Amino acid sequence: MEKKKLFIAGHRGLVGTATLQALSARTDYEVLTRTHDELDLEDRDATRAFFLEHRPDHVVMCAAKVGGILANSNFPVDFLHNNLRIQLNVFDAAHEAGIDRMIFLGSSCIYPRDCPQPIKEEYLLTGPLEATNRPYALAKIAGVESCWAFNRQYGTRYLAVMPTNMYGPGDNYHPEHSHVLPALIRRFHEAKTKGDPAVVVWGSGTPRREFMYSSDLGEAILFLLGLPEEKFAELTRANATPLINIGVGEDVTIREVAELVKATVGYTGELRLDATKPDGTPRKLLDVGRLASLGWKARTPLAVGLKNAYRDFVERHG
Ligand SMILES: NC(=O)C1=CN([C@@H]2O[C@H](COP(=O)(O)OP(=O)(O)OC[C@H]3O[C@@H](n4cnc5c(N)ncnc54)[C@H](OP(=O)(O)O)[C@@H]3O)[C@@H](O)[C@H]2O)C=CC1
Ligand SMILES: C[C@H]1O[C@H](OP(=O)(O)OP(=O)(O)OC[C@H]2O[C@@H](n3cnc4c(=O)[nH]c(N)nc43)[C@H](O)[C@@H]2O)[C@@H](O)[C@@H](O)C1=O
Repeated sequence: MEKKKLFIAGHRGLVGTATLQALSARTDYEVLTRTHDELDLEDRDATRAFFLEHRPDHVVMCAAKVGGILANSNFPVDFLHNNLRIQLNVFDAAHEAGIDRMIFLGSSCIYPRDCPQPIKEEYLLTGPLEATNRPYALAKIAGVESCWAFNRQYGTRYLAVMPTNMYGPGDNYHPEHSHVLPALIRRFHEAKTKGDPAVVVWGSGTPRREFMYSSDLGEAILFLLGLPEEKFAELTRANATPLINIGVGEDVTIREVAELVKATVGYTGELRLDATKPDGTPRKLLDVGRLASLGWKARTPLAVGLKNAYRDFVERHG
């Protein structure tokens, strides 16, 4: 069987690493990767030249400017403009190079802040966005629209997937700019190591989040990419938004997840909430019915994924 050429953009990030890992047992793909230093996807000419030279069959688009609630608030220009530039360059170059299937990674923050729960794909653009990540969400919504526009105008098969909040090996553990789980893993670990009496958790502790282990997302991406022709064509047909949620179907409060991280790390001090920090969206639980109907379901329980993530943190940074 002839191998398909698959370009994973952003292969060293959390999601790209998991996608590569899921691919490790596969022999039907020749995988193409470039680090940010080797190929800056904000560079239009370099991106075009790369696609025209290598002409991948499939693309998984994980490269993006990504960060937690505070990074999104502090760097709105970067989250909007860097992402828009990367997306414009990749979509245009992919189309010019005639790639067959593309999976574009969006995020659950594209949905309105006060959506009915769980959030169905059709709720997109039915209400105002959450202020703390509006620039990033707008860039991602533009990416969804690019998938659809190319499918309508040129008959391409570009699919936008909307994962919930992710965590796992190789995460960004920056103390302020990361997402909540890697931030708390670091903070509880450092407090345990130093013997600090208390650990601060941002916000009121009441927002709810749905957390998915990154290797599950890597598998979901490959599952979708490998769907039979008629199913992939149905998801990317011209008369419907080519959008599918990826999640686990249940959520927890930030306080609950902080308690779970505390127990996983083995920290015995106090947990303090800092209400001066933003809460962000009150709740964003995805409806994963569309993905389930195709035959895919997440399998890593939060407690198991957190143990693995903590082990990874200790190996890399402990
Ligand atoms: N993490 C999460 O909780 C969620 C993530 N997503 C989405 O999944 C995708 C991947 O996220 P995640 O893996 O967490 O992000 P990471 O920050 O872990 O990784 C992003 C990757 O993109 C690369 N990159 C960034 N800018 C450029 C550029 N200009 N040119 C080339 N490469 C670039 C980075 O390369 P380098 O490391 O070399 O800088 C890195 O490999 C994103 O689209 C994100 O929106 C969606 C929902 C939740
Ligand atoms: C994936 C998703 O990620 C971001 O949105 P978010 O879901 O709000 O993500 P977050 O992980 O940063 O916060 C979740 C909750 O957790 C609370 N929280 C407590 N303590 C810490 C803490 O120490 N760090 C962080 N970051 N949050 C903390 C925090 O106050 C908030 O209530 C956007 O990038 C968005 O665009 C996006 O797509």
